[in-house]
Amino acid sequence: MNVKGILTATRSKTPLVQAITNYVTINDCANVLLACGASPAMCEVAREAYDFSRLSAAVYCNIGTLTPEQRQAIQEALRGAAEKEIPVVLDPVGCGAIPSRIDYLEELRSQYPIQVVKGNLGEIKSLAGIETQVRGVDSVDNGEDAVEACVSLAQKWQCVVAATGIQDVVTDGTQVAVIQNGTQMLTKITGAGCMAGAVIAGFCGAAENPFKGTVAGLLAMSLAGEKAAAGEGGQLPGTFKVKLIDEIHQLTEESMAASANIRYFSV
Ligand SMILES: Nc1ncnc2c1ncn2[C@@H]1O[C@H](COP(=O)(O)OP(=O)(O)O)[C@@H](O)[C@H]1O
Ligand SMILES: Cc1ncsc1CCOP(=O)(O)O
Ligand SMILES: [Mg+2]
Repeated sequence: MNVKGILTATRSKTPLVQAITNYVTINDCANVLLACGASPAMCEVAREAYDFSRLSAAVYCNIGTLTPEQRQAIQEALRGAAEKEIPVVLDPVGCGAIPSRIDYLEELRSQYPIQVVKGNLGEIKSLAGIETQVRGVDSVDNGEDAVEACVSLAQKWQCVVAATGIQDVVTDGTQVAVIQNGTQMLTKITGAGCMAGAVIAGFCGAAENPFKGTVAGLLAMSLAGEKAAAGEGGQLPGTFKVKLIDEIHQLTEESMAASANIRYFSV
């Protein structure tokens, strides 16, 4: 399998992505969606969310700063997404630290289809009911059994599951991709995971299936991170973040194919 064509498809289709996301990194998510060729709209007012999702090509829900209004908006957006059969990407930020978020997410998925769950490994293991270590919204998991955790959750939730970290694991419960790109600089800024989720939603809005869209989205973030870190000032977090968005904008099919380090296998 390869992910060739997804970046081009995103840039030619310009998928509209409705994002309901945390107020820490909302602007970064909008910019990174533009940089990858999608069209962001941070539509999170409950009474607008249903209508807006029906216009969109994908919906990104991130629960980092989940307000009562956002809860309602997510409900409405997922109702619209289900009717239109568009992909929903869920970022379960902080669910390892706040167990009530797991109950919330379980309830959500029992009501509406979710195509992709993308979190850091601590969040994914927490959702899968596996022992892990987190510090607030960060994972301090040692990385062991990442594939098993993702496969278990993907089979239980019947969706694509992605866990990020030093390497990223993506699975639909049958096929697995392990992406070995990236840079530690991505852990020195807040929002690398949120931005990765947003790019995944953009790519899923244009890709033929959510597995490919998710692999391509995480690869794009990791490769852009590598390039940003290697440039002048790229070891400084402020400069790195600006360069990261620039590098997403400058990605090409060729540069992605040339630098991708992905291992695929079946479970
Ligand atoms: N130690 C690392 N080395 C290389 N890339 C990393 C590392 N940690 C995280 N990443 C990358 O940073 C991005 C965000 O992942 P992560 O830090 O796990 O998420 P979050 O910000 O949600 O905690 C992903 O693209 C991931 O591949
Ligand atoms: C710091 C913080 N607090 C609530 S949401 C958020 C941002 C989390 O971003 P990421 O999951 O990309 O690290
Ligand atoms: Mg995160």
